[in-house]
Amino acid sequence: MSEQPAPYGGTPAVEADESRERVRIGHLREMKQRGEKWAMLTAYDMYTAATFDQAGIPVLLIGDSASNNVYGNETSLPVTVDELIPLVRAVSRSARRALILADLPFGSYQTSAEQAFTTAARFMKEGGAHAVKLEGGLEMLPQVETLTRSGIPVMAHIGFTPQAEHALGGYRVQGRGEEAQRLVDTAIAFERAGAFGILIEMVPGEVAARITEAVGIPTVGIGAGNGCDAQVLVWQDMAGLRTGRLPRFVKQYADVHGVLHRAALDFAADVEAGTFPGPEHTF
Ligand SMILES: Nc1nc(=O)c2c([nH]1)NC[C@@H]1CN(c3ccc(C(=O)N[C@@H](CCC(=O)O)C(=O)O)cc3)CN21
Ligand SMILES: CC(C)C(=O)C(=O)O
Ligand SMILES: [Mg+2]
Repeated sequence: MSEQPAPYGGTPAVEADESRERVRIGHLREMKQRGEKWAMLTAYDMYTAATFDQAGIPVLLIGDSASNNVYGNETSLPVTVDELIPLVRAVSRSARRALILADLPFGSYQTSAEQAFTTAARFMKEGGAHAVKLEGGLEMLPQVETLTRSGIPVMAHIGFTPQAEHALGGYRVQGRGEEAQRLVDTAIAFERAGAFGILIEMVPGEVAARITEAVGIPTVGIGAGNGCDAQVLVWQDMAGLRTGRLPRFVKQYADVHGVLHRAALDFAADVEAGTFPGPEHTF
């Protein structure tokens, strides 16, 4: 792969090199110590996983956002463990180097540390995940402690936590004013409980930067400004497959919707005109 030119003129930020070793959580911590920022993307299937892995993205997240971005639900709430595990398996089979991070969906970890362990173990045994992510605040400390003690790396997702959107009153920035210190304290508590990273969603940039300085583990921001150690976006957002109004924190790097729309129109036009298949496609 590495000897091939990047298709469509793109220059990879990181040269593809399939011989490179698997990304480990220790590497992410070392990158923080060296001040090297890194990118995370969601992936839900084989070709996106392989493509992002070859581009050198060190962490691939199978998000519970598959609920809206794969299964067509309006929110992340309905997606189940049984729906997510096959997607995790597709991604883990297809990425040679990236660390495979699986979201625990709504309802699969909140009631107890035991429930969190049972669910996380399924994601690892059946899905091939290397680590899991869960949403919440200090009430999730037992879950983080138990997973860590059991040898399951866990990332804590704080700030705007989409699984709690109804409790939070919709898609709203979190951690303004007095709430800022609470988020800093929560992140420190998660680090002490053994979390390997903190995901910070929709929090003022200056608050996310304070959290990032307060902990020794990497922070991954989405809508949390430029002060985090890493950044994540949902791939259909950053690649322009999803259309319509996008959250303010999204930057669109491609027009995949436009490319696919054009391809579908051209294919249909060829079929309707009788010009596809041609002799070269015919046995
Ligand atoms: N495609 C997709 N992208 C995401 O980033 C994403 C998902 N799905 N699904 C799960 C959660 C839900 N997330 C969301 C969804 C909507 C907004 C949103 O509409 N934000 C507005 C309002 C912010 C405000 O006014 O406070 C924005 O303009 O950013 C933000 C995060 C992030 N996650
Ligand atoms: C938006 C990211 C952080 C996420 O949790 C997801 O994709 O589910
Ligand atoms: Mg999620």
